[in-house]
Amino acid sequence: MVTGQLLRFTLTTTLTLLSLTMGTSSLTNVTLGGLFSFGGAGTDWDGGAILQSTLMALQHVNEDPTVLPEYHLKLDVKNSKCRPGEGMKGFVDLINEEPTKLMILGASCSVVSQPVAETGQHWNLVQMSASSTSDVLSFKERFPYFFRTNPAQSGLSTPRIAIMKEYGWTRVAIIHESNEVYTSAMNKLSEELPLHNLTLVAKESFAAGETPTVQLKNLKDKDARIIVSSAYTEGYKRMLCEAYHLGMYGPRYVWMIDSWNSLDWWRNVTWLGCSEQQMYEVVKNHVGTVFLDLRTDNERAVSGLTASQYQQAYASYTGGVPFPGVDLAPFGYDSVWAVALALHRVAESLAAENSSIGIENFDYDNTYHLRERLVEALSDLQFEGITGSVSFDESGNRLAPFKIEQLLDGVEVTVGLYLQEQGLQWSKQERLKFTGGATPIDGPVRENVYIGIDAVTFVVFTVLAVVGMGGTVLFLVINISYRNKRVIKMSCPNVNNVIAVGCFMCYVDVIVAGLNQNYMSETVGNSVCLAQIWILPISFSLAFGGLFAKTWRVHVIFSNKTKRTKIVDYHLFAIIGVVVAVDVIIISVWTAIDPSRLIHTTLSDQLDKSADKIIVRMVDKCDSPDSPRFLWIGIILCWKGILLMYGAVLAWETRKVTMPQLNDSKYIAVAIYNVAVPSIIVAPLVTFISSDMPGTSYILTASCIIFGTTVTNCLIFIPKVIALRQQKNDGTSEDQRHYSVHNQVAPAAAGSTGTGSGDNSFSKEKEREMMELKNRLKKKEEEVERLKELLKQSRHQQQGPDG
Ligand SMILES: NCCCC(=O)O
Repeated sequence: MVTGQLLRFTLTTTLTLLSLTMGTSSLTNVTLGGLFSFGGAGTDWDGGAILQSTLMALQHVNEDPTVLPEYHLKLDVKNSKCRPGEGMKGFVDLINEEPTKLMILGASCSVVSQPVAETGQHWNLVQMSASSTSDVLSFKERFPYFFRTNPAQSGLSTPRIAIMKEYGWTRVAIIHESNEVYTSAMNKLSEELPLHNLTLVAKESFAAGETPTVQLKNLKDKDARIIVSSAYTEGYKRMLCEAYHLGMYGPRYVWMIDSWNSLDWWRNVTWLGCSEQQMYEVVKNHVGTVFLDLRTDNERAVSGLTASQYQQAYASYTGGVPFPGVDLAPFGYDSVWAVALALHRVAESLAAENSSIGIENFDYDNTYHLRERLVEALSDLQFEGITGSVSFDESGNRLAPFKIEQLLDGVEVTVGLYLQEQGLQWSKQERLKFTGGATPIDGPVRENVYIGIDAVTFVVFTVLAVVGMGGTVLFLVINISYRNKRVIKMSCPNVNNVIAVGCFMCYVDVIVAGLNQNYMSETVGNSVCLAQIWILPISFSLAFGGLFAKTWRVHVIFSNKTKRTKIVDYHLFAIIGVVVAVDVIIISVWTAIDPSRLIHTTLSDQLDKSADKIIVRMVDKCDSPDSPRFLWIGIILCWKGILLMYGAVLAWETRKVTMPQLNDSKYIAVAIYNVAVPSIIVAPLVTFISSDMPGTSYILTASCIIFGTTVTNCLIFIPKVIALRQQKNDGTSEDQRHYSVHNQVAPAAAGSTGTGSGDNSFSKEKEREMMELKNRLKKKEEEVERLKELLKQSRHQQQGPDG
């Protein structure tokens, strides 16, 4: 290897000197300054091939009688070693040494081109690079006299993204050397990724000369498998050797690299602690991208060569020595032609003006304004080069096709192209080759596990709900069938019907709320969400509203005992109607503003390393995402809470009342407590319970609904069923049965008045009797009080004044 480098260096130097001494006396010598990185050891990136193609181009230009016929182009070369310090030293030497340099060719690396272009403008030097890719060099305000024949670094993102899409990779990571060249391009790539639905799992950078151990560990921790990287050769060596030590190689990993490094750049890294074999384990089958360097047609370039003739000429010029950076060498060839053609234009324009000035009169003070002429000539230039059609846009970028390269069996092979119009074009059917044969995946397979209500729970509650629904229908049928029997008639059978319908709907809600929305289409799921927010509040209002209305009636009659209070079914229905109407208003506004709909929510990710899987816990739940959390449910809960509490207060106040007008008032009170207490406990609990516990939430809600509904049903209807049965069995009168069943105090006249006069006249008469008795009792009590007072006074008189 050392011999090879020596050979290359000797050949390079010889050719350079040859070119320097090739001037002929009849021609005017004009000299360009050259900053190239070559020679292997001590360079961060070796572009020896570019220097060779540049020297060959100089030879071709000088041999061409149509280009700069009066001049002989010479080149003074300095080795910038792809290092800013070396590059600036070379630049200072170039301007300090005679002769004056007309222009600068190079530098090979952006890290050198940038300071040179920024400095060189103060010497009015126009610069032309063939391998400086930094996007930053496109800023014309900062680098007004900089041109390049190669495209910009960020262009490499296009084929990379195309490859990711082709292989279905969506998780990618970036690691790059931290200089303006790579930072700028990788920042652009990270902005582009989301536009293509690609996720950047990590982005790391490292300084030149640093081994990126921590950065690579971070990529490994994030389980990045598809890694886009950019670095100079030494950076690549450090990074990939460390990747070997961290086990980041093999069939799971794809390393995407900038493949314009020297041939076999990955060998010879023992100084970094990696054997050649170890390094090969990492770099084999890498996916390299680089600009397509040779035109694909058979057109002749301005030099008269076709692409294949160029290759033959190059091989002959270099004697078959494999100089590094050969992928970019044709850009070097075109850069010389670009400069020569621009100088030719300026020389011609000066001649056309009969100017006594020639291009050889250029000086660093720009005395004859030749710099402006050169910049203009380059900006307007358009010619057919070996790399394709060459012209410079405002930012100095060229749109180029790209090559996809892989290291296969130790040799870098072009496996495909990325063409602007056609996209990816593979050389072979199998496209890319991967270590291990199989296409790597971009990370652990994501397995969505839907957290929902388990089937057993749903079946249990559905069975309970169905039984409840059956019972409710039975009660409803009995209530309607026997509505003329006193025991039913006395308890507002119409309101009982409403209660039964409400109970039935509550059971329906238990089933609807338990439906597994994870397996539903979006439309069905959204409909179920809407059904849920409508069914439960309204069914609750029907059932509880019925109980509430009955309790309210007891309370009104009880609190107005001195007055006659006439409350009929119409009043009770009005109350239920108001309760339901409030629900309808709230839910309609809710549905209109931000309807409840199916929302897919990711709860957590858990990596199962052994199975190479990420278990993603998901839940599909009904929500109104555009409203503040709990807003609508909070409004409904507040409204129901107020109703429940008011109902509970009424029930408490009327707990001892026994009224023939409402023979089931005691049961209603118990039913209200059975609904109110669990609802007040469970509703807030369920509302605030973590959304990752839909099963628990469902069990609590469904239990509460089934319990409250069943208790209500039983308390309202079972006593009536029992009374009806007993009545049938022993043949007792309806009045006697009624009072015995309900343990109520039978009115004194019940036996004598019979039932023939009808409910209303009977009730009115009993009420009148009761009032009369109470008035008499009150008068007697007042009489007793009066007598007590008289007795007290007579005792006092008997004892006399001195006691
Ligand atoms: N010279 C190789 C590409 C990177 C750069 O612009 O320096």
